[in-house]
Amino acid sequence: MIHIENLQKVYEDIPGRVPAIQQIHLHIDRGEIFGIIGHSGAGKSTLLRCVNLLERPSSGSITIDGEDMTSLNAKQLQVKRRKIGMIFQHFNLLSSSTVADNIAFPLRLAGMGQAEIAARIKELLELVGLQDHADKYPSQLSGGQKQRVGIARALANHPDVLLCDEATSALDPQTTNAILALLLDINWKLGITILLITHEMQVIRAICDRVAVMEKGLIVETGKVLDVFLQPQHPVTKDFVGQVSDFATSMTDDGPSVNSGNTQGTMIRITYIGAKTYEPILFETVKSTNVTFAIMQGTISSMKGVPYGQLVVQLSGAQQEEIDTVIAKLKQEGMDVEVITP
Ligand SMILES: Nc1ncnc2c1ncn2[C@@H]1O[C@H](COP(=O)(O)OP(=O)(O)OP(=O)(O)O)[C@@H](O)[C@H]1O
Repeated sequence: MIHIENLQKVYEDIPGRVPAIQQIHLHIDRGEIFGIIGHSGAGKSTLLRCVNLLERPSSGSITIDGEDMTSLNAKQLQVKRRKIGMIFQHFNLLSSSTVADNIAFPLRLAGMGQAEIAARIKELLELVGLQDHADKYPSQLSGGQKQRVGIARALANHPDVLLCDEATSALDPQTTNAILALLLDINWKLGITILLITHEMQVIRAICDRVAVMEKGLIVETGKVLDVFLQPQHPVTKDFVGQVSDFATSMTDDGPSVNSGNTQGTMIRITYIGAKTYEPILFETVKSTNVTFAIMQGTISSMKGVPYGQLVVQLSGAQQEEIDTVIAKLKQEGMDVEVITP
């Protein structure tokens, strides 16, 4: 749905000026929820705004649904943007217009008739759960309700792509979860492709299929969310993964914060993904050996319906060779095993 090739943006054409984004390549599938995470100044907003040409890139190309964005003239771009909805951190609603009028705005611009507009507003209000608020003004709404209006407005012209610019950063955690659930629901119901930027790993974990991590205008890591969470490679990614509580102690460079009170044996971390999470592979592997195990730390959870888990286990009770054999067998069974302390 979205192809970005060698994208670069330099804000001012001053020699020596560091580009806000550089050498960005991204391919986002139709129907995917793709997240971009990075610290302040990493270039996330610049990248997002280049996608619908709110910011014109200095070089490189952006193709959306087969159409090269940079080659469109002003009129063509206006039409194309109807198929690319956008929501914002601070909602950007018209304060002197009602909820219904805010949603009607893009429909009027698209030349839709009054009766059709009224029917579409009704549909959209139902979709975002604001049926009883059509005649209210933004000042009479909570933050979460304002973002629901923003979402309804962004979806008005049946877009193929929804761009989300820190859409939940101004909301409390409970409201954030409700808005993320709504975005997930919209993605499922409408098959819409969602590209979001955030500085919160919780947002990525809650709804994204894949993630790209940005630092100093570059994408430093990209992959499926589960893979990136379980095996972060870049230090910035490790920092972000550490934000999420049940990974915080086990995933950072410092290793697990487990205190066995017993330094003998070998400490390993086993990562499970999918059906293997529920299989007694560890027990089956050690039962015919002299090796015993103690579970020092464990998590089982699921991300978008895929179960995953991590166990930090101390293997002991046998010669090192036998422990090494157990580790090798676990790997043969397809387990991802990392030796933490030999
Ligand atoms: N309009 C602009 N003119 C000049 N420089 C800009 C402009 N907008 C952004 N920049 C610069 O480009 C770089 C990337 O900024 P950008 O806003 O894209 O990052 P970000 O990751 O979205 O940060 P934040 O999370 O704080 O919004 C920064 O160095 C910023 O100062």
